[in-house]
Amino acid sequence: MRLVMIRHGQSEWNKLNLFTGWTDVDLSEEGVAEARAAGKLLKEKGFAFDVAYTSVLTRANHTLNLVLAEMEELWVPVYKSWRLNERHYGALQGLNKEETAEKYGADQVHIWRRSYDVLPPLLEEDDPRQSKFDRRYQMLDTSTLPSGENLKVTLERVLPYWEDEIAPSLKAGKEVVIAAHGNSLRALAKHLEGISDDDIMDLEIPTGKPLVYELDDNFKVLNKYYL
Ligand SMILES: O=C(O)[C@@H](CO)OP(=O)(O)O
Repeated sequence: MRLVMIRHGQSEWNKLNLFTGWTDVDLSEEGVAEARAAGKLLKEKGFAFDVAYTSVLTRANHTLNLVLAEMEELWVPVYKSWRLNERHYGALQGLNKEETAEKYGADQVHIWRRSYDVLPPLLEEDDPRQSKFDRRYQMLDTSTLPSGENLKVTLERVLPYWEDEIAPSLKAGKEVVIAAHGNSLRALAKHLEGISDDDIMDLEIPTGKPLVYELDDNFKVLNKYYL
């Protein structure tokens, strides 16, 4: 079974070094170019997708569209879920990462960014940035939407989507692409590769680079490489 993961290309807020999370920013010009280059490379290397999965955030949706357009595969069925969203960065969303490190210390910011189970400061209930005010989440039970997530919580909400939707597609022999985010993909990589809570701190997934997993029938990773 072959699975391709792709982190969206550089976003406007990656460029500005801002905590992004569920904030719906689009790709930067460089991000658009990265996504196109990824699609071109996938096509050159003979990849051909049967089904695609992405989040409900524009930067990942846009990346997937650009990849599929380059591959001349815009017809491929695309399924979107909030479960593949970036981890919710709570009240840190919109703050500059460097300025936050100056204010709270680099160690604290590193813990917020990379620890497995420390939550970021949460959004207040009535904060206008709460997802319950966003139309795209209205079909969900809005009381269960996060106000801030660590990687552990992110993995717990990614996993049911993996088990119920993505893994069965792979089992059915489909070639699958997932266009998502730094931390939702780190969560999935942790699960697939059995990475420990400590070691996951060091895993960085670059923007716009297709990451290929070859899996056996029991989802054991046989091979992993970047294109
Ligand atoms: O800001 C974010 O949402 C993420 C991804 O860009 O940042 P981090 O590198 O801290 O996981």
